[in-house]
Amino acid sequence: MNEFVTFCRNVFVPVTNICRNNCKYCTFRCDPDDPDAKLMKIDEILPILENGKKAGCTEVLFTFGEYAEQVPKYKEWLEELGYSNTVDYICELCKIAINTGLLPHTNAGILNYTELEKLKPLNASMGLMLETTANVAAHEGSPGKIPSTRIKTIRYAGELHIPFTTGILIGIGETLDDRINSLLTIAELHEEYGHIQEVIIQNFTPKPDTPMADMPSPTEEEMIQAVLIAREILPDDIAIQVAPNLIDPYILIQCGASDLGGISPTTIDWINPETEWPSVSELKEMVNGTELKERLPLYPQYIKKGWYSDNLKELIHNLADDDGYRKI
Ligand SMILES: O=c1nc2n(C[C@H](O)[C@H](O)[C@H](O)CO)c3cc(O)ccc3cc-2c(=O)[nH]1
Ligand SMILES: C[C@H]1O[C@@H](n2cnc3c(N)ncnc32)[C@H](O)[C@@H]1O
Ligand code: MET
Ligand code: SF4
Repeated sequence: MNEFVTFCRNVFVPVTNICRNNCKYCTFRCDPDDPDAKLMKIDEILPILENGKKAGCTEVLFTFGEYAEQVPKYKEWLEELGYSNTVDYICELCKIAINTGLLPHTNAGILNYTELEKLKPLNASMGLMLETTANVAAHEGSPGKIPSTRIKTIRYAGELHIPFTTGILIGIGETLDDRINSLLTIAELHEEYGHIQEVIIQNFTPKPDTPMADMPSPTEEEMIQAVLIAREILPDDIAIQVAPNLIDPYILIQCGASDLGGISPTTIDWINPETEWPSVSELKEMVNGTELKERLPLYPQYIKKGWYSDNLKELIHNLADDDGYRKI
């Protein structure tokens, strides 16, 4: 078991919920005609960043629908803001976040090499869930969830030396063999590029009004098994993350989970809005005796290796202690 467990204080900015995919477990995505459909403007985002900074956050998580540009109405909204593609808009948001004193972590869905290259100097770390290497019914109608395309994005991130978060979603129709295969794939990518800082073992949670509303969540036994297998397969320098708003982390920590991900004092989990994040004091109770340590969105080993751009140098220096954790 680990000496301590880490977490990161963040704000979650769901830039747009328009998405070209249609994952059958997702309630984040909206049709463009839905009254809740949105593309957030800078004047809406700035106060979220400033509140987060005041509340002691170090990270802004930009998560949004994949290649929304492929949805015609969205293209119009984006052009009204003066941008021809989402990545350019996200780059601008990252610059604003850095000026506010937050380190960006972008999870955009799949991206090509050029897009990752643009985002790299403005992000402390980036992420893309592999989800699974299996072809599951949950991903029918989601071209971006074809395993080979996701692996390609994770590979490009490795070539570009981007500290990277990935993970698997448990309970979306994949078998135990598929879980093992997915973890082996991540381990291989890390062996080649050394860029995987953490792997999220995320339990699928059924949401009302989705095609998977009546599918069961994985059992606690399955989650324990998944974390144990992940710890066995993944090299020691990769942290295993579980989400404390989706599952009680206590036993999973005994099994090798060592990170509780981003938790936010000021924003909700837009992907799992039904469950609130615990506060830091609640987290302390949850880990029951294990030391809790606050980290930045990029892990200490990547600060030591200098895997960040000059744009982030001063901010990382101000936020990190000598060991690469959050300065207190
Ligand atoms: O609040 C959430 N944060 C999610 N995060 C954010 C994560 O908790 C932190 O941003 C990272 O640990 C970096 O600090 C993700 C990041 C990724 O790169 C990929 C997937 C996720 C998924 C979630 C999620 O479901 N909810
Ligand atoms: C950001 C990540 O959130 C995860 N995600 C999306 N919908 C759900 C759900 N119903 N339950 C758990 N995780 C989900 C996917 O793995 C996505 O990649
Ligand atoms: N749409 C992206 C993906 O599924 C980002 C997370 S889900 C909002 O990979
Ligand atoms: S999980 Fe991500 S890719 Fe899938 S529909 Fe939701 S927003 Fe789109």
